[in-house]
Amino acid sequence: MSTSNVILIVVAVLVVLAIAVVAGVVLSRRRRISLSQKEEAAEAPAKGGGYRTGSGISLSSGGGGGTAAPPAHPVEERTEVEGQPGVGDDAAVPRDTERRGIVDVPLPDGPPAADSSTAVEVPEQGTAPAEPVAPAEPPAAPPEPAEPAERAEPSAPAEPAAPAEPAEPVAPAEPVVPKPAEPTAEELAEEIEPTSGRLERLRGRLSRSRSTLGQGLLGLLGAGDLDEESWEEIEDTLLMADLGAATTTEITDRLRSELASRGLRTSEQVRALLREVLVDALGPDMQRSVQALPHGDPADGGKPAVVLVVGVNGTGKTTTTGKLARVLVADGRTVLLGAADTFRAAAVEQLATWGERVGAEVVRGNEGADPASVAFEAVSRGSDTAVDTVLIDTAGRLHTKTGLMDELGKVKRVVEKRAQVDEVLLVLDATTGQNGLTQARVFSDVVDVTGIVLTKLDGTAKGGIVFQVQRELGVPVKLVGLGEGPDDLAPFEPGAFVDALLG
Ligand SMILES: Nc1nc2c(ncn2[C@@H]2O[C@H](COP(=O)(O)OP(=O)(O)OP(=O)(O)O)[C@@H](O)[C@H]2O)c(=O)[nH]1
Repeated sequence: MSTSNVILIVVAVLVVLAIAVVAGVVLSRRRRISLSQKEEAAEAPAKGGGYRTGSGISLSSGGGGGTAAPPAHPVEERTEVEGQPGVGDDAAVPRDTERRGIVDVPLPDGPPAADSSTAVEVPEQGTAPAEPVAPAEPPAAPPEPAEPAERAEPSAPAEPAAPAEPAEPVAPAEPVVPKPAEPTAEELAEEIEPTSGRLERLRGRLSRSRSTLGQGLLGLLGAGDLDEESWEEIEDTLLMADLGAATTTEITDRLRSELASRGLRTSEQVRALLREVLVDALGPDMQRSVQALPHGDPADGGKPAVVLVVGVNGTGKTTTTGKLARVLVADGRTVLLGAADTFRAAAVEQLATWGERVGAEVVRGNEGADPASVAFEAVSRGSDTAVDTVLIDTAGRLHTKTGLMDELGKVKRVVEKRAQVDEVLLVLDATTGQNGLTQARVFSDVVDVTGIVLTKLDGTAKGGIVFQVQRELGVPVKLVGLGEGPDDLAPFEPGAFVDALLG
């Protein structure tokens, strides 16, 4: 073989390798869907994010402001890039990645601001109550090797070769702090599960619904010739899973006619038909993007997005608010939490803890304070400090109590004096079945619900409530709670959901 032939072969091999590498990179990028506004803007012009199956939790700007796409945040450059795991993998953002510091909050000098009627709560770090100060800001460590470094038993690499660690030198501001509190930096660096592929990752949590609904239907449909009795059983299975009479009839009618007309034989074909029918019944084209992105750049005159979280007692409002804050922070957004649940002191503390964990400021009022004024204060504060999103957690209230429902209406109206409410998320407990539907109707009347969060789907065999709620209200289920863990909140994706049900 001549030298030129050898050279040609080598060149050809190199070209093939280069193509393979490029294709690999492109494919790995496709497996991961980012939450960035940029992508949404590219794929779904105008307003309303481009929700699509297989994506992470989709975020978008609310209706009113419409057009303005928030500026690209540096976070986009730091995470979910090459080498990161993709959908379904047990992935996590590396601890050492750069992230936005805590929001700019005033530090209390003395006793906690629990007495004023609407005090601004500063996220204190971990357990150390006394020094709310520096811990939060990792930047609090000035570039100088100076004091903090010597004392920092916990994190700061005691080595004198100091210049290496001070990651993001920031305003030295409080020289007072003798030593940075220990757990803080760690806490702030808390890892947040990637938002993409969560439904796939958490699909095992739907096992109860899968065995009753998914496996039940597959078993019946796959049994061969279906007589009237079999169809009744199919209907019963759907009803037991809380799909409701109307959806049940619609689904069985369609299955009957399609089975007859398509002449399906194999179990795979039947399964594919069932998938198609169930997905169609879930309104795959509904807009499920959570409108939690700001209108323009808040740092440049834009307005924060405002999200109101409502529902009856114990459905998971506070937990969902906290989980959503994490999703936003993971997306590089700054968040302020408004604790408008002034009934239950524990709820405020619970929210404050969520705030600490993501470095979000919490605005709270005294127990018994007017929730509307706390919500108003939160939105004002959020605008003043130019956060991207204000999440307001409201008190649980029975939909049957007129006075409490009026109060909720007032909360929304008062907030609207200060800012547009972009999203009203109704949190429903999936285990409560039909009652959830009644709640949804009443809440929708009072505050014009724009999206539903169905929680505790992990503990029920009645996952079919999703179908019914959407059908009855015409409001999309946007998020589902699949556990008590901080990242057990997933976007609702009809295809992935049905796949999880069918096992
Ligand atoms: N299994 C499971 N538990 C959940 C989920 N979401 C919330 N919870 C739990 O439900 C309980 C109530 O949650 P909260 O967030 O306090 O509910 P809330 O609606 O704020 O309660 P009130 O303020 O009293 O109305 C807590 O124990 C949560 O951990 C979920 O998706 N799955």
